[in-house]
Amino acid sequence: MNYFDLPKIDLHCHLDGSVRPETIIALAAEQNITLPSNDIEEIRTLMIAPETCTDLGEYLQRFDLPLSVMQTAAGIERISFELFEDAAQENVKYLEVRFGPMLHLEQGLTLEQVFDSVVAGMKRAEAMYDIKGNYILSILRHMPKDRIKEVLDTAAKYLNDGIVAFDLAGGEAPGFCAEFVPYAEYAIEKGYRVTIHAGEQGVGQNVFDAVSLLGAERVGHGIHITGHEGAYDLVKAQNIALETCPSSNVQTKAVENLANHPVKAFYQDGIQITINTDNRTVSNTTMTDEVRKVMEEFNLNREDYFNIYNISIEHAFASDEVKQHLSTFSE
Ligand SMILES: O=c1[nH]cnc2c1ncn2[C@H]1C[C@H](O)[C@@H](CO)O1
Ligand SMILES: [Zn+2]
Repeated sequence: MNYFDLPKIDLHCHLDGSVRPETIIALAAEQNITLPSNDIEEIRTLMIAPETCTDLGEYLQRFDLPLSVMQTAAGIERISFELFEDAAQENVKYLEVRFGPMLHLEQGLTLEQVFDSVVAGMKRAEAMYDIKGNYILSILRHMPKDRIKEVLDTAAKYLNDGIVAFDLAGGEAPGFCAEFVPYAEYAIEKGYRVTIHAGEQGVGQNVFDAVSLLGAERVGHGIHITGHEGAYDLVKAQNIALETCPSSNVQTKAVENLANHPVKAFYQDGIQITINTDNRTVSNTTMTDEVRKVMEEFNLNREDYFNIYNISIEHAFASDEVKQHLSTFSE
C-alpha cells in the first residue's frame, strides 16, 4: 500500500516537538542564540529522543532546544507554518497542533502575541496547501496554575477560529486530575473542547479521572486502560477517542516495543482509536511512518485504515464544514 498517498489526519502533534532542525539553526542565527553546535546532523541528534530513553522524563528533555528559538513572534509563526507545510506535503488533510502557551513567554512575548503567531502561521499554510488545522492549548502540569484562566481568556479571541481545545501535558503523576477540575470546568464553560494526556505512563486510573472529573472527550495516549477495567469500560461506554502515538510510546517505554502496543486489540474491541505522531522531530517520525508501522505490524488492510481515518474525522475538534471536506477523501 502507498502510505504516503493515503489521506491522513493527525490529532495529536506538538508544535515544539516538530520543529525542523534546519529551522533551529536559521532562527538561532537570526536571534543571536548560541547553539551547542551548528552542524545540522548534531542538532538533529540533539532533538531526537533516543530509543534508549528510560522514561517520559528523559523524552521531555528534548524540548529545551526548540523552545529556545520559539520566543519571538516571527520564529513561532515560521515554525507553525512549516509544520503545516510538512504535514500537507505528506497528504495530512487535517492537523491539530498542541503547544504550551506559557513556554513561549521567556523573552517578553505576551500571550496574545503567541496566539496571534501560531494561528497566523497555520492560516498562511492553509491558504497555500490542501490542509486544515486547529490549535490545542496544552497546560504543563508542573507549572504554576495562576495564569491558566488568563490563557483560556486570551486564546478565546480565536475560539473555533484556530484554537479549539484544552489539554494537560508533561510528566504524568498518579491522581493529577483532581487539582485541575476548576480549570477544565472553566474551559468547558467558555466553549473549549477537552483532550487530556493520560494513561501514558502506566496509570489507568488517570484516564478514568480525565474523563469523569475533567470531561475529556479524547485522551492523549490512554494506552494503560489495558490494566484498569474501570477506565477501559468507561472509555468504551462513552465513546472516548484515544490518540495513540506508537513511536513515541516505544521511545518513552510506555510499551516495550511496537508489537506490544495495544492499538490493534483496542481497534478490534471497538475502542475509538486514532493514529498520530506526537512529535515529528523528537520522535523522528511522520504520519506516513506511523500509519505504515501500525498497518504492517498488525496486518491491517485498506478498509481498516479508512475505518480509523473515519474515527479521526468523527472525533476531530473541527467544524462540520471541515469534517465534510475530510469525508470526501474517505473510501
Ligand atoms: O508525549 C507527551 N506526553 C506528555 N507531554 C508531552 C508529550 N510530548 C510533548 N509533551 C510536552 C512537552 C512540550 O514542551 C509540551 C507542549 O507541547 O508538551
Ligand atoms: Zn503528546
